[in-house]
This record gives sequence, structure tokens and C-alpha cells, in this order.
Amino acid sequence: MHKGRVVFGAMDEVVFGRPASEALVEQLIRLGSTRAFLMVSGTLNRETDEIENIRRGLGPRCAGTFDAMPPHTPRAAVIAASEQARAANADLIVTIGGGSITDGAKAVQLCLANDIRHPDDIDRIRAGRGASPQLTAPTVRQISVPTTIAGGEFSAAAGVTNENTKVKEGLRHPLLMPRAVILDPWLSQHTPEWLWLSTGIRAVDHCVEGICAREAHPYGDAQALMGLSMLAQALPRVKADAKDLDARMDCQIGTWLSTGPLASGVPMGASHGIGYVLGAEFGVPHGYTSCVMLPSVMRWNKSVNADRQAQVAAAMGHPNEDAGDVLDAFIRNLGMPRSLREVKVGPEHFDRIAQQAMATPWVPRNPRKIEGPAQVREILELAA
Ligand SMILES: NC(=O)c1ccc[n+]([C@@H]2O[C@H](COP(=O)([O-])OP(=O)(O)OC[C@H]3O[C@@H](n4cnc5c(N)ncnc54)[C@H](O)[C@@H]3O)[C@@H](O)[C@H]2O)c1
Ligand SMILES: O=C(O)CCC(=O)CC(=O)O
Repeated sequence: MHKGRVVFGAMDEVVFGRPASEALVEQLIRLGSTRAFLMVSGTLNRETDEIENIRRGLGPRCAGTFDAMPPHTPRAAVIAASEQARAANADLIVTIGGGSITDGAKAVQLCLANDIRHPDDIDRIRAGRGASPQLTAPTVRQISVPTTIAGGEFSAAAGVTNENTKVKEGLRHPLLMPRAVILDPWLSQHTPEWLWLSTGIRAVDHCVEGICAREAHPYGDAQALMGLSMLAQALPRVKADAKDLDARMDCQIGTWLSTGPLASGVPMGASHGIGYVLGAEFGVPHGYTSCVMLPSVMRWNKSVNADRQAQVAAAMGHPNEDAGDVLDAFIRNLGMPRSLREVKVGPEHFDRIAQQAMATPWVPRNPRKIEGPAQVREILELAA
């Protein structure tokens, strides 16, 4: 019998297939915002005129711009952005860019609401440290215009990296779910190919680990299977023709669907968990972590969930084939890295990664039980 709990987030609207510049103005009017603070991926601000055009459209409603968020959202940059948002007297944050800026803005909301002014004080708002911290709910909320397809804009959690410990820590509050998400395929054309395709594999990973989880349920499955099928068809189309806006839109909608399992309480597995360590400690781009880990995790897990893996292969258009092999070939054909060696993580680091991975939220919830670091090491050897 299925058992579970589905928690619905605090999002009002998802707008898709419309230019972000237009949709943003409408959203600011809808929300009554007169002091929107932009948090944007740096290259989009410095190397294109898109952000300037958006600022022009917002006119006096734009209260400032922060564009200095490094990948994996380090604490110091969160504090720097919070200071600027506070000084600008922001009443809303608009993010335009990848997952690091999206998560950064979620952390800024908690910093503003809880008067966090120093990186060490982020300890006070971390999720999952013994008793739940008594968080003051954010009042300055967020609108997200994602330009990658890792899917964090559809979650009420943020990953922030503690530079001292090199651990990616979770922050969580139901109101961290953006009030609106705007999916604009035109704007995404500036996203470098490696970043679009690798974050697309992250979305594939959300689907696959969601379908393969012990706690999978029909509501999450329906979204994940549809999302996986859309991503499997659309990512190669974007690789073949970067200007294929229909394919870009399908990738964005596939990503939205990929977050269905997570949003309805289904845990992720070892690919997500090991990925946190590869990102925070070794600086491996988030999407690449899925490219190198997911097929090996599937192979290691197959003894406990071959039936679920068969559904993965079928959704990707390869019924009766091995899902690990299907994913391996799919990622390779997109030109993405497939081994830890290719992302410059050698075997001398495996013991440390295995230790760290045990402390992530997802490795202990992998569908094939992981009792200790030795088993994480087995997976790492498969991905070497
Ligand atoms: N909260 C969640 O549920 C969730 C889900 C997925 C990812 N994340 C987080 O998101 C982060 C990864 O995000 P990502 O993989 O989307 O990439 P990213 O935001 O880390 O971007 C990677 C790099 O590409 C640059 N870049 C260049 N051109 C860009 C463009 N046009 N648009 C966006 N970025 C551009 C960025 O500035 C950055 O340096 C991780 O820290 C991860 O933990 C969170
Ligand atoms: O919702 C969460 O707790 C985090 C989601 C997550 O792991 C997604 C990701 O990092 O890609």
C-alpha cells in the first residue's frame, strides 16, 4: 500500500513561454512591489544587455542589482547580498540566473527576516540541526527567472556552502518557495551549452531518483515519468540546435515536472547526496555531479529496484534495456563528462568523499541501503 504526505508550496504562479521582461512587470504590479532587488548571474549582467533591458522595463521599481554570487552559494556572498538588499530597502527579490543565485536569494530572505549579518550567524537558520530553529518567516519574498534547468526555483529549500567546513548546508522554510516562476526560453539562449545540458541531467536525476526511491508514490511518479520523457527528447534537440525554442521550453517544463517527487516528499538517493560533496568540497559544477554519478548509482542499486529502473529506461524511449546503460549513453551523447576523473576528482579523495556523503540527507535514504562509507566507496569506484 502507498503511504506518504504531499506538502504543497507557497507558489502563486508559473508563467511559461512569455518574455521575462514583460511577465516580470506584470508580476511586480500584481504583488504591489515598488522596490524590487535584482539578484542575477554575473555573466548575464556583464556580457549581455538582457538585465539592462529588464531594469529599464522595471524603471523606478528596480531598487538595485547584485551580480556577484559564486557557484554553490557560499555564505559570505549571501551576507554581502543581504546587506545590499537591506540597504536598498527591498520589498521583493527577483532572481535571474542559475541555481546558485536562486538559492542565494532564498538565503537572503531568511537573513533579512532573522537579522543575520555575519556568515557564522547562518548557523542560526540552518535546517535540521536538532530542534527546529525558531525562524522568523520571510516577508521579502522572491520571483525566480531561471536560466538553467536544475529546478531549484520549484523548491522551498536552499543549499548554502559553509566555506570553513566545505559542506553544503540546507536552509528550509515553506515561504522560500518563490511567489512566481517565469520560464522564458528566449532568455535561456545565453546560457552556455555545457551548463544547460548538465543542469538538464540534474533534472533527469531528480526524475530518476524520484522514480527509484523506496518512498515513490503515484503522484510523484506521474510527474517524474512525464518530465523524464520530455527531457530525454528535448535535451538532444537543444544540443542539435541551440536556437530550438520549442525544445528549450520542453526542457524547462520537463524540469518543472522533475521536481514533482521532491516537492511531494520523495527523498533523493546517492547520486544527489554524493553530488553535494563533489560540489561543495571539490567545486564540481552541480549538473556535472549528476552526469558522473547517476549511471553508477543505478548500477549499484539495480539488485533492489530493477522493476523501477525498467520504467526509467522505458520513459527514455528504451524499453527492455538496462537503465544505467541508457543513462550512460544519453549523457555521453550530450558530450557531458561521465567519470570522476574527467571532473578532476581522483581515487585519493574517495575515502573523504565517502565519509562526507554519509552526512548528507540523501545517501542514508538511497533505495539500496548504504550502511557506511565502504559502500559509498564502491559506488565511487564504479564512477572512477
Ligand atoms: N534548492 C534546490 O532544490 C536546488 C535544486 C537544484 C540546484 N540547486 C543549487 O543550485 C546550484 C547549482 O546551480 P546551477 O547548476 O543552475 O548553476 P549555477 O547557478 O551554479 O551557475 C554555474 C555558473 O555558470 C555561470 N553562468 C554563466 N552564464 C550563465 C547564464 N546565462 N545563466 C546562469 N548562469 C550562468 C554562473 O554565474 C555560475 O558561475 C547548486 O548550489 C545547487 O545546490 C538547488
Ligand atoms: O529540496 C531539497 O531538500 C533539496 C533539493 C535537492 O537536493 C536538489 C538539488 O540539489 O539538485
